[in-house]
Amino acid sequence: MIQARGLTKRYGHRTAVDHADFTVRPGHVTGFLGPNGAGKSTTMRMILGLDRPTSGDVTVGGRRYPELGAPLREVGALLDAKAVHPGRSARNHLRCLAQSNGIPERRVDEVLALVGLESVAGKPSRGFSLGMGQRLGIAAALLGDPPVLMFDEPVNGLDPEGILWIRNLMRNLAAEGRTVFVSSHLMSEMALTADHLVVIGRGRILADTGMRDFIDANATSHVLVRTPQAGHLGPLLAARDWRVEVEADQALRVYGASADQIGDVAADHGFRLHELSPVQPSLEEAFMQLTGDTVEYHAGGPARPAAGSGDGPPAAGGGLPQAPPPPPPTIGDDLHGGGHRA
Ligand SMILES: Nc1ncnc2c1ncn2[C@@H]1O[C@H](COP(=O)(O)OP(=O)(O)OP(=O)(O)O)[C@@H](O)[C@H]1O
Repeated sequence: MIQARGLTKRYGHRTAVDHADFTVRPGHVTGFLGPNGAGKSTTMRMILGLDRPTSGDVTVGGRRYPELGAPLREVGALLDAKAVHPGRSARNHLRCLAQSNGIPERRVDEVLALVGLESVAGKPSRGFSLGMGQRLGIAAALLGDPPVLMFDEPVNGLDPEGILWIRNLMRNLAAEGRTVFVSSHLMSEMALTADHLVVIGRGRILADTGMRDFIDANATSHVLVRTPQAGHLGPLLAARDWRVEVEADQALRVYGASADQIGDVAADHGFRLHELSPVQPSLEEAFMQLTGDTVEYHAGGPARPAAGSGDGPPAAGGGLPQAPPPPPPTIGDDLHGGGHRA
């Protein structure tokens, strides 16, 4: 278990982490989400004793990191996978770590097998691909068989096979009863991997809640309607106090009504429907809804994802979550006869 109470870090006038209270529990994969510069890495560094809190504290298994007798046996972390001497082999890198932490040498080969690096274990790490480097970093994190594991952006730059491997690994580690805390900007991946979330924005904890509850609380499901008579059906639905957004291709997104209700209205008035699909909100939509005001670094250009589409490809500007741009036109309640309001 990781527990932060009033955790605060200031760099000069800049408050990187601001009175953060959260708990990361065993048996779950807890996603740590936040826009760029929100304070995720600073928080993780404080958990690992690499940065000292300005005030408040954070404990691992009830003790602050400097009080842990054999840290690698208590908490394993992947923070910077490149932090390996390039001339050193994977096996020697792990041996050094094992020796300095009183971990038996046989564990080195066990973790090499676990991450699939046995065949290259004797080669210098400078020749490792990004994925191999991530696997070596994860081997180091697992070396002490710790009950608590932290991964900072573990799937960055990995191919689909590597991403799937890390996802299953994290879920298996949690299923074994370990505490797994993982930061990522990839919302679709987090939605598949994590069952609990801690969300941070400008150093403040915005949410500490279950995945489903987070999405339900911060985004709304809707129904996608396609009809060749959108210009007539849209106002009819809006007249029932349902919110109706009109997409550029004339598809209607209807909030506040079920597909059955919309289908009945359409049938009663003789409208032809080409599509009537309930759309569940995605983690990305909920995240952007909650954190939009806290995003510090924006890229230019449109960034709104198609509702319910998951992540899609990374947005311009480095794949960072963007603040939501203005919503599409809504058919107004005051325009029962039709017409759009921007
Ligand atoms: N050593 C430091 N000195 C001064 N400011 C720092 C230092 N480390 C972090 N910061 C500032 O603290 C804030 C939080 O940074 P942090 O790296 O923790 O964010 P993050 O959520 O990990 O961001 P990203 O998603 O971009 O990695 C930022 O404004 C950053 O500029």
